[in-house]
Amino acid sequence: MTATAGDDAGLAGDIKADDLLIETLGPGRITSPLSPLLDASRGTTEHYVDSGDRVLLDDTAAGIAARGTAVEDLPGLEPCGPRRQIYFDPSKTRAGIVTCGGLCPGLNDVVAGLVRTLTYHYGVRRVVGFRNGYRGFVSAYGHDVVELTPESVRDVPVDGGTFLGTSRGPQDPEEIVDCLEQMHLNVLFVIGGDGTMRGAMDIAGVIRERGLRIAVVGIPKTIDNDIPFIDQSFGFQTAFAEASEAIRSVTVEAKSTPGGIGLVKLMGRHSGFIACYASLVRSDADAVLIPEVPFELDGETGLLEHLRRRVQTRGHAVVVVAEGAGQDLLDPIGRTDASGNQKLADVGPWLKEQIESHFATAGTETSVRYVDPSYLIRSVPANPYDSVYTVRLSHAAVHAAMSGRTAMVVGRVRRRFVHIPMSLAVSRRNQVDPHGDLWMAVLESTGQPWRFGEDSTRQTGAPHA
Ligand SMILES: Nc1ncnc2c1ncn2[C@@H]1O[C@H](COP(=O)(O)OP(=O)(O)O)[C@@H](O)[C@H]1O
Ligand SMILES: O=P(O)(O)OC[C@H]1O[C@](O)(COP(=O)(O)O)[C@@H](O)[C@@H]1O
Ligand SMILES: [Mg+2]
Repeated sequence: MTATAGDDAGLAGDIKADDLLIETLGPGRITSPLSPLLDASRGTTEHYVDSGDRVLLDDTAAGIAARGTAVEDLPGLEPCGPRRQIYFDPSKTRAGIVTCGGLCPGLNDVVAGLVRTLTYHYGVRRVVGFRNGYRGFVSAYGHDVVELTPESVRDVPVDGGTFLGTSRGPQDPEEIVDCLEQMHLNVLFVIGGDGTMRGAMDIAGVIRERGLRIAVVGIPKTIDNDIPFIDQSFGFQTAFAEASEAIRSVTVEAKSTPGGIGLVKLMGRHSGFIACYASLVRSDADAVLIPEVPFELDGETGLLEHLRRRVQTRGHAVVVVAEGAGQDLLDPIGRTDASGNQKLADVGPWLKEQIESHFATAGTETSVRYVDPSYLIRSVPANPYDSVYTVRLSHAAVHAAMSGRTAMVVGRVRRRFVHIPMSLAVSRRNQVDPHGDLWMAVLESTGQPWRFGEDSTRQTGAPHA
């Protein structure tokens, strides 16, 4: 099932108001140290949503009308932000932070933002970082922790990656909670993707079973932008900007070579957002291939003839392929990584070979310039936009945790910062909607058919030159 927000917002008809309820450890019972800053007249504006208000899930008149319910029954997301009354006594609160899964620009900014808010705004005295993902909690890896202070994190955002380290692979949630108990931690911040959030739900489940008072709050991370509901994941903008550089360079190469074809493979296992966005930056691409839209190589409407026509009329062509595209055409690898993610067959070199052999058979000169920027796009520091975004997400996460909310993630939905239950955040994957505006924008930019190999009735108006 695809997502209901982001670029290709569909209607969230299957989601009910109860699905959006946020779990709490208990009512706010302590006056927040931030309360002097919270003006009594603070109410919902275009920049802020009052804690008593809700951000509606449905964002079209038709969506709201289809519910057929009173306004108070419409599904709404709880807004982020500081609460006057909080659950944890800051002077007795100890917090932990962990980063898991693949790298993403902005991880260090999130950690630094969490540490600063906890320390400066709430006066929390102990914040620790767990090293190398969920491994940092387990005895086999020696309970690998590092003390975090505003001073120790001051310069980390200038670097890419995560200074805490990260890992893939399962760790026992019982052992993780044992560690939280032994260290007397009250709050755990988990920064990671869908897998990490599933792990965090397991941790929150053990905490619930044991009747402990430990909040688990997630900050979703993924360069693939595959987390549902939120507008865009942090680091995505930085990553696709970096990816667009690879497209620019193969375009220059292709233009400078007789029969030049530039081919770029970009990350994106199941979601082609990076490929789509990076291709739209300069509109250099003649074809964009994403996991969500199958394609055929052969025939008049196939990819290879499209490229040959472009080379013949324009002198060169550029193809951008997401790593998860065309998997149905390749021999499956049949293996998974340590976290259980399916390993993909390498579409890049395969496509290069297919193009070369098709052009050779057709007697058309070509020279394919293939680039796989791979880790280059996700290991860079966050750009200024993503830095600001990550810092604001980290602030929202601290407010949520200090108020006793748990098993939830923070995110931005149509510019509003909101709380989303973890269970909902992992219930589906954000994907490019082949019938949505983003894919339409790609088609308009490249002039490619709706789907290579599809009969012409499904194609956009323009003949594909
Ligand atoms: N279904 C799951 N249940 C519990 N833990 C999981 C699950 N999937 C992944 N994890 C754990 O979460 C961490 C990160 O997951 P991974 O899939 O590698 O990255 P991401 O969080 O970016 O998707 C790993 O330690 C992994 O073992
Ligand atoms: O880091 P690895 O194991 O090489 O995996 C690469 C994968 O990580 C990603 O960059 C992000 O994946 P996650 O967000 O799920 O960690 C994918 O785009 C890519 O397929
Ligand atoms: Mg993942």
